[in-house]
Amino acid sequence: MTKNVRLLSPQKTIALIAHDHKKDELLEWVKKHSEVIQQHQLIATGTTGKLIENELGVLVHRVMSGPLGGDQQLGAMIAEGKIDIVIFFWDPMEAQPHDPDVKAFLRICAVWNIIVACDASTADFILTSPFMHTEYAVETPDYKLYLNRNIEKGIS
Ligand SMILES: O=C(CO)COP(=O)(O)O
Repeated sequence: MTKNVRLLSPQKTIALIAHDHKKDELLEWVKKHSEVIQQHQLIATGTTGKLIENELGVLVHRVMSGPLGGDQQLGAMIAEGKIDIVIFFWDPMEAQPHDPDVKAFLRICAVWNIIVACDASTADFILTSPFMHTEYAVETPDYKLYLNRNIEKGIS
């Protein structure tokens, strides 16, 4: 498959999300990286965003809470190329009422080669990367062939 390139600017848009039993862990991580994090645009699901705003005293653009559609809103933004990095501490030990939304969100991240961390160590590696402060070219699949695929008509 041929590739396209999406150029990330030095200032990234970072989506921050955590399930309830992972929120403390995300807040700890955010505190640890507060200096770097504040140099970027932050967006979050509702409750996570409110907690981060209280913790850091910075503005976080907030969408709806996850179970009310927040994951889907962020997924739509990914499809539109509006999010560069996702830090999503999802809970592998508890079923969520909106599990289909979580799965759909992680899928759309893979569709667009989004930089994703689901745990603090991976998130540490991302935040300390020199690419956090420079342009970075993300290769994404070129879906032209898929979009122009031949759809047979007249199936009766
Ligand atoms: O449920 C979530 C992600 O799937 C997170 O939503 P909240 O940040 O509103 O708790």
